[in-house]
Amino acid sequence: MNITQTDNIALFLDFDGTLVEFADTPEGVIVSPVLRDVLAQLSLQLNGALALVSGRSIQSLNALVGLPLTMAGSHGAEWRYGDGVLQSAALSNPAFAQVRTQLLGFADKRGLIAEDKGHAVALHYRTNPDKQPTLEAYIAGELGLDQSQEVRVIRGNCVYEIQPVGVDKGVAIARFMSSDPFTGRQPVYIGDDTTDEDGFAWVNAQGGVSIKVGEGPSCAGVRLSDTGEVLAFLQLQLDKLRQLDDRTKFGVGADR
Ligand SMILES: O=P(O)(O)OC[C@H]1O[C@H](O[C@H]2O[C@H](CO)[C@@H](O)[C@H](O)[C@H]2O)[C@H](O)[C@@H](O)[C@@H]1O
Repeated sequence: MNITQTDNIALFLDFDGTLVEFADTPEGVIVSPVLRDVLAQLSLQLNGALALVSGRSIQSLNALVGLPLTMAGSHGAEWRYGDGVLQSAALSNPAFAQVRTQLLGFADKRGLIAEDKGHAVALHYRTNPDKQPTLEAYIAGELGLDQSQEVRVIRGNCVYEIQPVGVDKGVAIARFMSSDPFTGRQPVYIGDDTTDEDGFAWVNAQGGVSIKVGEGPSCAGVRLSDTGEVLAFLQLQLDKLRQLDDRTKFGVGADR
């Protein structure tokens, strides 16, 4: 792994399937106290250069994580720094507004779990996989959204997500990297899903480290097998940062 200097990384972390195991419903995931503690400590050790980059809304992430972390939500359409104010991309898009209403109506009729995130709508089929072909037929066939210039379709893990064009996780990471405390650091991004590929591509182009969790095609340079390995990786980085900190404090030559 090509981390050049542990105390000079900017750490970007996807959430579902990377930090937490999948659950039947969006609210059902478990954030363990150990994970929460590692995230809080890593953010401190990196002087705040840690951000969650998720398809979830910031509101949902915040409720689950309960830490004043920097985060991007809805695949980069909204973001906040630490416990600062929520900001969002100006995505005035009448086509999305219309599609959003159609999708929510469709989900309601078919008994599908729908998440209305403002800047994106997610239709879930984890608990009823037999509905996936119907969803595909509606989104790709009837609504023809793959051809749309105004909205994009993301086929994620047991979920279809539709959002206005113009944002993705690469854009979200680039935005963070353009200001303190991220600027000048080496970006490291860990993710597991199709939408994380935009983040990997951006990080690769900047000489950063891209880490894919699980199997499947990816442009990431490194693999971790599951959320357990991700936690172990994060704990290792935290241990290294603490050692470097001690060496600095006690004047011993640092081995980075
Ligand atoms: O970018 P991420 O942080 O990975 O978020 C992607 C989507 O994650 C959530 O859905 C996924 O996790 C659910 C809980 O485990 C699961 O039930 C669902 O099947 C998965 O697709 C979240 O609900 C979405 O809003 C995120 O976009």
